[in-house]
Amino acid sequence: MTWDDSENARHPSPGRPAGDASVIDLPAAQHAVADLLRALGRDPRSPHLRDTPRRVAAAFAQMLTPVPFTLTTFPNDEGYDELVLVKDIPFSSLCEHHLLPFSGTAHVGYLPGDRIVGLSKLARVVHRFAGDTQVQERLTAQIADFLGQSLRPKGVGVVLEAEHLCMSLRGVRTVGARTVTSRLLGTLRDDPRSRQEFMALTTAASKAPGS
Ligand SMILES: Nc1nc2c(ncn2[C@@H]2O[C@H](COP(=O)(O)OP(=O)(O)OP(=O)(O)O)[C@@H](O)[C@H]2O)c(=O)[nH]1
Ligand SMILES: [Zn+2]
Repeated sequence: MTWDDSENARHPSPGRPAGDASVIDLPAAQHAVADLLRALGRDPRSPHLRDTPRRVAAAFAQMLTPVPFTLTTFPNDEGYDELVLVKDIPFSSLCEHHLLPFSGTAHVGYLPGDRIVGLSKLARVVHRFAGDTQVQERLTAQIADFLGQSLRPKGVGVVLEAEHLCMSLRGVRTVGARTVTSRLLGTLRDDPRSRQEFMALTTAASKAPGS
């Protein structure tokens, strides 16, 4: 990984997760799904289920293989020193306990230092770390810590709000319960006014464009 102080610096995305395509053995995953179906009393050779092991293996491979990207940054020539916040980034990840999805929205913000980051990259960072087996707390921390280390901003704030299918479809069956996690770094954690502003903006109801 190289740092580039040129006009539009581009930083490689963080290392590959365990679920990267280069370590995913699709035929083995397919066989395992067929075994699982058999163990669940289903016949994977039946016409209805014949293609299911292939589809399920491909679906998990896709969910565990995030799209690589470059974290493009620009010099903060205007000395912009207020909050930059991308709200309502939809994401899905896989609960590492049940391999069921948890989905919701992420709010990612930072207080710029010497550089500003391409806005789409904030969503890409969310998707990068969501493409793994996860718990919501680790996902939240990884997003914030990566931005803190890569951008060296004055502060970082990440809030995730998600519904876990392992809590709604099975087990405790609490449909609609949403889990909120956050990680604040630097000024957004330590300065009460900045912290309050960030939390107020992330919890404010979103307004549809033009409404
Ligand atoms: N902290 C945390 N817990 C999670 C997350 N996703 C799932 N869990 C929880 O992981 C726990 C696993 O508990 P276990 O008792 O081992 O599993 P279980 O018998 O299937 O538990 P129940 O879901 O209560 O039926 C459950 O309480 C899940 O709700 C997450 O992102 N963060
Ligand atoms: Zn779970």
